[in-house]
Amino acid sequence: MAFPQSVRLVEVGPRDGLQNEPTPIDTATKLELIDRLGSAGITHIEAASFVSPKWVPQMADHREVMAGLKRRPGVTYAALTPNLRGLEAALESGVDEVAVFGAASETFSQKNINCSIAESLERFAPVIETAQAAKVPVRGYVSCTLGCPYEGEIAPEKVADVSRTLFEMGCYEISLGDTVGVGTPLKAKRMLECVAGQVPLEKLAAHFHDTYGQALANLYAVLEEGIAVIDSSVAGLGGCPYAKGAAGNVASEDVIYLLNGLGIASGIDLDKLAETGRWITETIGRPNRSKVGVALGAR
Ligand SMILES: CC(C)(COP(=O)([O-])OP(=O)([O-])OC[C@H]1O[C@@H](n2cnc3c(N)ncnc32)[C@H](O)[C@@H]1OP(=O)([O-])[O-])[C@@H](O)C(=O)NCCC(=O)NCCSC(=O)C[C@@](C)(O)CC(=O)[O-]
Repeated sequence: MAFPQSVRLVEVGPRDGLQNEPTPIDTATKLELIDRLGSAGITHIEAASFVSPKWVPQMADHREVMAGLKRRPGVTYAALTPNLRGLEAALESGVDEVAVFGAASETFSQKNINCSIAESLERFAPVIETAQAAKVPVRGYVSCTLGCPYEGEIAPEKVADVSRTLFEMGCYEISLGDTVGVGTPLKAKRMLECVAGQVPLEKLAAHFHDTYGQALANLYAVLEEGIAVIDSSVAGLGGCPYAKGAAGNVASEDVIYLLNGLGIASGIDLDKLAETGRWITETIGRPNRSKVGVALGAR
C-alpha cells in the first residue's frame, strides 16, 4: 500500500482529552475549545460523552455542551453513547454522529462499561438501530487493540473479530484504539493487516495514545498501509479513566506536522491548532504534550 493523499483528522480532545481531568472544567471553556478547533479547520470533533456522570463526572455537562455549540458548516459534532439512554439524550441534543465503544479485552470491557464483550455488543445493537433510524451515523471504537492494562497481550484476531462484528452491525467506521499506548510500529502494522482482512481498510481509523512515546511512529506505520483517518487530541490531552497510567492521545499538532512533512493534505491550519493547544493547556493548567505546539510557541 501507499500513503493516502489526504487524511481526515478526528479531534477527540474535548472528550477523550478532558474526560479524565480531576478538577471540573466549565462548559464555557469546553465550548471555546471546540470553537477554536473548528476555526483551525478541523471538520470532525468529538464534543461530548453521554455516559453516566457517576462513572465520568467530567462529561456530566454533555447536554449543555451540545446546546451551546456554535455550529460551523461542514463540521461534524459527535458524542459517545454507551447505551440507549445515552443515545436518546444525544439525539435530543442534536448530535450529528454518535459512537459506541467496545473492547478487544474482556477485563477492560468490564472495567470500562461494566459488561462482557458479548453483552456490550447486545447493548449496542438497539443503539445502532435507533441511531440509524434517526439517520445519525454510528462510529465504533475498539479499545485495547495493541494491549490491555489488565490482560497484557491481545491477539490481533480478537481485535479483528470485534471490529468485524461492529462493522456488520452497522458502524460506518471502526476506530482502533491503542488505549494504553503500548504499541510499536511493527505490531501496529500487523494488527492493522489482520483487521483489514475482515473490515475494508478505508473503514478503519487509528486512535493511538502516546504513553510510551510510540504513537507517531505507529501512525507512520499504519499510514504506510493506507490508513486515512486519524484520531488525535490537541496538546496530547487526555487519558482513559479505566486505563490507569495511560497518557493522552497523540497530539493533533504533531500529527499535522507529520502529515505536512509527508505531503498528505489535512485542510488544517497548524499555527491556529498549535495556538489552541497552548491556550487550552494554560487555561486548565496542564503541560502541553505537543512537541510541535511547544516548538512553534517558542519561535
Ligand atoms: C455504560 C455504563 C452507563 C454502564 O453502567 P452500569 O452501572 O452497568 O449501568 P446502569 O444501567 O446500572 O447505570 C448506572 C447508573 O448510571 C446511570 N446511567 C446509565 N446510563 C447512563 C447514561 N447514558 N447517561 C447518564 N446516566 C446513565 C443510571 O441511571 C444509574 O444511575 P443511578 O441509578 O445509580 O443513579 C457505565 O459503565 C458508563 O457510563 N461507562 C462509561 C465509561 C467511559 O466513559 N469510559 C471512557 C470512554 S471509553 C475510552 O475512553 C476509550 C476510547 C473510546 O477513547 C478508545 C480508546 O482509547 O481505546
